[in-house]
Amino acid sequence: MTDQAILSAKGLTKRFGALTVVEDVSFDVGRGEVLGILGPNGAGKTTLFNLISGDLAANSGELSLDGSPLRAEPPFKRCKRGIGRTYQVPQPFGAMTAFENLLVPAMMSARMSEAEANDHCAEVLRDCGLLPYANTAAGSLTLLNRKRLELARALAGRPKLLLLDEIAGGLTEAEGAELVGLVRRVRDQGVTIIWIEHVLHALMAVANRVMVLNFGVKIAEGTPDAVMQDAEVQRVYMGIEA
Ligand SMILES: Nc1ncnc2c1ncn2[C@@H]1O[C@H](COP(=O)(O)OP(=O)(O)OP(=O)(O)O)[C@@H](O)[C@H]1O
Repeated sequence: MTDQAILSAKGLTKRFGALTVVEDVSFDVGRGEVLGILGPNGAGKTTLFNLISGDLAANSGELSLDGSPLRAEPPFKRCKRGIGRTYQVPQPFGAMTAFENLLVPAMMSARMSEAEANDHCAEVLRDCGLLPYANTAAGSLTLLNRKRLELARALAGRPKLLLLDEIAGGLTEAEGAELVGLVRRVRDQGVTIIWIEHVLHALMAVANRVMVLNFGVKIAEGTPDAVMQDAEVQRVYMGIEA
């Protein structure tokens, strides 16, 4: 795994004052994998994403992408190196149209020409079911469409590593199934994905490996089936006592 790892984390630790929210977490993500991340509320999952994207600095530990260190690089450089992410609370440029929202990462992060970016962004909007809203201001989209736009913005930057933070919450069954199909298509294009998700059936339909955090500590890692059968995971995440 380590030889082929696109992302490697060793001993990552993040503290807020006296509270340690990510504690000595190490893991590798293989190229082309979909790694699911599970854990109760407050387990440190989003904080872990913030450390990978550079939104937060780790107190200690190492991170590397394609074998070269990430820790000293600011978020925009990590984008340029191929890390894309969504945020739990969608953060579009509200006054810009959906299409313009995609042009920003396509041209700034993926450094596409205007012509290339136009084609690419139209394709991403179509894939994400947003083509009818291409010229709608992002701020006036419904919550569901803002969630779709969040994913579309991450894809517009043509990431090689995509961090998805709870994109399936609040969707109907049909919308969830559509989303799973979309995530699979993205994976099939060769994008490596780390996906934090509480909607278990959506995550389990795509993830080939799962890591579980509890109070910032990694408590399990393995195939989805093995992890769901782990007694500690059942206790802390599903409230099932042996
Ligand atoms: N900027 C911050 N300052 C202080 N504490 C923070 C900050 N960000 C997160 N925390 C705390 O860190 C802990 C982990 O939060 P985090 O958002 O990473 O958890 P999570 O596993 O993503 O939870 P959820 O499933 O609810 O999204 C929580 O106790 C949270 O209150």
